[in-house]
Amino acid sequence: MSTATSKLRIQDLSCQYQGKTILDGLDLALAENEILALLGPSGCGKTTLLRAIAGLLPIHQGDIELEGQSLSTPDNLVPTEHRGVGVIFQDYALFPHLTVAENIAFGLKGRTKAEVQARVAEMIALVKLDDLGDRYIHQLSGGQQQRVAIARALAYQPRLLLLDEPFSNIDSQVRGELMAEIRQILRSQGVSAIFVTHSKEEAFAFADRLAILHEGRVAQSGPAEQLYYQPSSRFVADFLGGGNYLDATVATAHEVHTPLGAIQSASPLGYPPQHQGTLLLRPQQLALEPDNEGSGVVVARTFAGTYCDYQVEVGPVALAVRSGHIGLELGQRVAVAAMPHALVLF
Ligand SMILES: Nc1ncnc2c1ncn2[C@@H]1O[C@H](COP(=O)(O)OP(=O)(O)OP(=O)(O)O)[C@@H](O)[C@H]1O
Repeated sequence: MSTATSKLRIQDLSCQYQGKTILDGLDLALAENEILALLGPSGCGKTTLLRAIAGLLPIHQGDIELEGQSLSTPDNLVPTEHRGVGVIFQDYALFPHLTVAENIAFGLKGRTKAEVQARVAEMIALVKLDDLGDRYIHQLSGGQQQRVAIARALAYQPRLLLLDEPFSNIDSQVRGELMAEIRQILRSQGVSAIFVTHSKEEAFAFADRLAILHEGRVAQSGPAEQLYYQPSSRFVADFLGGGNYLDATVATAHEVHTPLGAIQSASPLGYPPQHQGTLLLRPQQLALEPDNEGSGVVVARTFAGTYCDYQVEVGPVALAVRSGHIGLELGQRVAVAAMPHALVLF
């Protein structure tokens, strides 16, 4: 992403807790109106990064800039309340002794009473809590509390919204709907946002772009499809989903030799002939056909409605295959082929 269009720009950021380096030379940019998901294993530093952006944590190295203004350097820390950054934590941090309307009004300092009332009413309508303005927080469901947290954060028009696992306390029955609605609200308000999640499904559904954190840096960032189908490392590939890894030798710019035979790539492999690597094949990138002469045997199957997850053995190689052929039985001989796509080789 060009720095000229960046809303937020983080360069070479390092952060420590008690001398232990958590973020280590991290670079990240966020575009105007973009929603970015931060993903990574537990303890990799996702919350630490949000805290650094919010100004809740000093930085040891690098620079955090919002709309061209430097917010954090090792020598200068703009106070949290002067950053124009809204933060929604996992527990929403709402005030239980205040009503919905009072919670939303809380951050609206320096305005007339009429202005505050108008803004609160606007926010209550935006998050569809129309008749609940006078309720106390403990009288609301988790999803409703989440709406109040969003309304409170958006009320003072932050330049950037940070959300730390915003959906983890929401019942899975309503989570998808609430995510779609909040995404729509952020879009309609033109808000740029970064949210932390453990769930790749949430990241896929809610974000425009994902950034995967590993060892204190961004291992890879990009749209979900790009990271899923063109991961730049085995770490990213594994983190985003299951895959088969086959020994492969490059034959030509578009062909590798594997235990499944020769496989063609839809785009150049980028390695010279004879290069030896590991080929990633996602379970849905393999096709099965019943074939009594086929090289594979179905050894396990899990029915999932519109598809089946199979374990298939081809000689010594065990493969996970997701197939729309739901009727294949245990012991069935099958032909196994890679579907045409741009191969990923590590
Ligand atoms: N206040 C603190 N003092 C010392 N170490 C801390 C502190 N907060 C976090 N850490 C450590 O920093 C590392 C990163 O923590 P952080 O909370 O940023 O990870 P995370 O990716 O958000 O994890 P999770 O997914 O489990 O929430 C962890 O090893 C954690 O133990």
